[in-house]
Amino acid sequence: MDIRHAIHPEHAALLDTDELREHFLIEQLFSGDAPNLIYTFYDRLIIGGIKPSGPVECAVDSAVIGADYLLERREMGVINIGGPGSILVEGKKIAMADRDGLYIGKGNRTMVFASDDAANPARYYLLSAPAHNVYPTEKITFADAAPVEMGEMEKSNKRTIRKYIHPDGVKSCQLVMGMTTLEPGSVWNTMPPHSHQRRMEAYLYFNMKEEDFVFHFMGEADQTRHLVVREGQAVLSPSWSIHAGAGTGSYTFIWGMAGENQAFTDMDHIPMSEIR
Ligand SMILES: O=C[C@H](O)[C@@H](O)CC(=O)C(=O)O
Ligand SMILES: [Zn+2]
Repeated sequence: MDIRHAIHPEHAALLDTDELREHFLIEQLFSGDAPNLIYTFYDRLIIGGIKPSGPVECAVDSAVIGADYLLERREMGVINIGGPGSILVEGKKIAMADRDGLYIGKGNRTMVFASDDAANPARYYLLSAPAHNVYPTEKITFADAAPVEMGEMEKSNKRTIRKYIHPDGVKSCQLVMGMTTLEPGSVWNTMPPHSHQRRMEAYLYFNMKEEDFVFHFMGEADQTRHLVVREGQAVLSPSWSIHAGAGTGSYTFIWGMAGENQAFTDMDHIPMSEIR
C-alpha cells in the first residue's frame, strides 16, 4: 500500500517539483485490475480508485490498519465517474450509474466492485476515514445531491457544487464528499481560496481532455506552489494548504474531507491581497 506521511508546511516549502508530486499527487488511481489504495496520515484518510474489468473485491492490507477488514473501524464514500456498474455490499447489489455515489457504513465486511460492460468500465473513486458509529449504507444519485451555484462568468469560475455525503444529507461519522462541475469556459475553482485547519481535503480531477491539465495551487497562502494534475489524478490537501485550481480546459472534480468537524462553511477565507 502506498503510504503518504504528513509533511510540515515549512518542509513542503523546500520541495522541488518531483518531491511535491511524490508527497501530494496521486497519479495512478484507475490502472490495472486491483484496487489502487493510498493511505495518508492526514486524518488517516484512504484514497482509492478501481476500474474493474471483472468483479473486484476491495480488501486492504490488515497490517496497515490493524483490523481484520477495511470497514471494521472505518466508513467509505464512493462515486462512479465511469460507465455503469454495480457494487455488492455484503452480497446486496447496488446499481451504480455514472456520477452515482454510495455511502458504505462501518461493519460491512465484503465489497465487490463491477462494471456492466468491460469495454466501458466503471471508475470508482473512493475515500475511507476512521469511524466509530454505524450509519446506514445509502446511495446518492447525481440528481439527489443538492446543487449550489457559485462563481461568475467574469471570473471564469462559474460552477455547481453538489454535496453527496454531508450532515444535512446522507450522514457519516467524518466524511464529507461532493462534486463540483465547472460551466463551459469556466476554469477556476476555489479562488478566492481558503484553508481549513480543522480538516484535510482530497481532490480528484477528471472529465478533461487528454491534452489538458489543471494547475492545482497548494501551500500556505504566502508560499504557494503548484502541481500539474491530469485526468483521473488526485491531490492531497493538508489542513495548512490552500486548494484551488485553474484548468487549460474544462474539468470536474470530486472533493472530500475528514477531520474535526463536518461544517462545510467552516473555512478560513484568505484575502486575495495575502496570496503570494
Ligand atoms: O472546503 C470545500 C472545498 O474546498 C470545495 O467545496 C471547494 C469547491 O468545490 C469549489 O469551491 O468549487
Ligand atoms: Zn476546502
